[in-house]
Amino acid sequence: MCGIVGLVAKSLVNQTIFDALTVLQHRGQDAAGMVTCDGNRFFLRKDNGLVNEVFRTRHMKRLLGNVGIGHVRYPTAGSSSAAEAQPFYVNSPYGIALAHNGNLTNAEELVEQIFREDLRHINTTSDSEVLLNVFAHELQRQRKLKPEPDDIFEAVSKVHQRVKGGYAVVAVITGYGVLAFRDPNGIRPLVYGTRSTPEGEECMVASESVALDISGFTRVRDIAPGEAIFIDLEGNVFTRQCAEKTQLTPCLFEFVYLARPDSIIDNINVHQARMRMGIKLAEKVKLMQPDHDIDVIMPIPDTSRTSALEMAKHLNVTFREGFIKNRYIGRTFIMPGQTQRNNSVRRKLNPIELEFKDKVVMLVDDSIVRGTTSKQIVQMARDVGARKVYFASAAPPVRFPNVYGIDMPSPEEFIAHNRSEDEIGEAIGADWIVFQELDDLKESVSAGNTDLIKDYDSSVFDGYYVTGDIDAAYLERLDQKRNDAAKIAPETTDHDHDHEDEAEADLHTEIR
Ligand SMILES: O=P(O)(O)OC[C@H]1O[C@H](OP(=O)(O)OP(=O)(O)O)[C@H](O)[C@@H]1O
Ligand SMILES: NC(=O)CC[C@H](N)C(=O)O
Ligand SMILES: [Mg+2]
Repeated sequence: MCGIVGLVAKSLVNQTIFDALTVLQHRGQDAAGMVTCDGNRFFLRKDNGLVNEVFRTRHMKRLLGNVGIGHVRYPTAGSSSAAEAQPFYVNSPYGIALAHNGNLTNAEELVEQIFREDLRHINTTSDSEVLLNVFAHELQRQRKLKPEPDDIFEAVSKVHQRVKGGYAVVAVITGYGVLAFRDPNGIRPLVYGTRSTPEGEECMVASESVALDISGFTRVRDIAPGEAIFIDLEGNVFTRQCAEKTQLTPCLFEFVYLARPDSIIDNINVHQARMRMGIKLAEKVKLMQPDHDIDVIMPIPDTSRTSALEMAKHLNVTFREGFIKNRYIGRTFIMPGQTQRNNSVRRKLNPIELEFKDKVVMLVDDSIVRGTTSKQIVQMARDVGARKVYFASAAPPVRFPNVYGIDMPSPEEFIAHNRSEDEIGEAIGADWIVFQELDDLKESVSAGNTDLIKDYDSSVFDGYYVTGDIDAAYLERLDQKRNDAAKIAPETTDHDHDHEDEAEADLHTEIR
């Protein structure tokens, strides 16, 4: 779940793309990148780090042009090397830079195909470089000196035929404009909006509507599954459905955890969906424990705040913030290694003793995945004197790997693996645990868009993969390739090293 943005404006785009990336930072903390285009030339800056670490004034000054795309990365394929930060670039045809949120499930086959049939070279282990080369090859096959929007859309149709998985994509084509498209299942989000300026209309495409809000863009609509949007250099907007068969099955986990609450995804207000999750949880508690003895309900900041508050209201129990979050530490779940995740929880959350002493406390989190957060939090609550600690999760237990852009490759790493719900409660040290039912979770989200959404990519909860190409052998290979032990090497070099050297050794041109 990286964050992407594309912009066609009437003046320099660098600052607006930077601003958009700062509000998409929660979707990827490992690397950031931007490509701008002044009509003839691309300017690229990408590196490991947070947005404000990657783009210094000297880089911003050189990111020229009124057209560009940006990316924040949370790796789900390949390595964490700076060379695999996005956007990626190919010089032919025209010059194309591309950034991608999601994960391709047939990347390995495509690499082989690209080499043998398309006669193209892939220089990294990134699936996004694969996606770019498939698109570039298909656009080249149109053999147009000047491509029309229909030629570009035709290439996107071919991409949909060759590529499998979850993908929301932005690309800039030198001299022509910005293209964005979404996979035929609409697994990853993509929205667009416009802004009026005295010089004319500007258009932005982004992972989440919050990116539009903060720069004064008005949200127009979500990009439909399989649909592509092309904005030319004058700001003219063209859209076309490019996939033969589509169904909207967005990732349910976006609504649980990934997205910001102030975003609207597929016409659903994420904040409201989380409020409904809290109400459903309260109803379940009422059913299971009609005479409960909960003194206080507490969220585990940040993401569970919305549902915990609503849950407390519906149970008529006091809501209190008992954990104070260090605002300078990022999201722990999307950190690249278990050691780092473990160490971050205690540094990130500190309890206020007064709120726990001799109380029966119900802690609420949006989800329990590896149990990193919940285990430590329950212990912290006990250490500061809670009499009993209950735990509620606004999502069902996460039991199955994700293959569409969330780095959860290994079932053994989930605390729910081979455990019943009660056993999960025991494993995190809680006196009682309650999980949301999957149907209740789906209803909480769907209530925001009853016409459009018939189902979700809920694979992490039920093991059903909407693209139909995932079998046990695939999951086994993924586990071997990307489990925490397999990732140890990139993890140690990732944040602590001087990555200037590494980036220079890799082949990617950028502004330094
Ligand atoms: O069971 P786990 O493996 O710990 O994963 C689940 C936890 O991780 C996330 O928090 P995170 O700190 O990433 O972000 P937040 O501040 O948005 O809640 C999520 O909100 C849960 O608290
Ligand atoms: N989280 C994502 O969307 C990842 C995008 C891409 N698969 C990468 O690893 O860079
Ligand atoms: Mg959390």
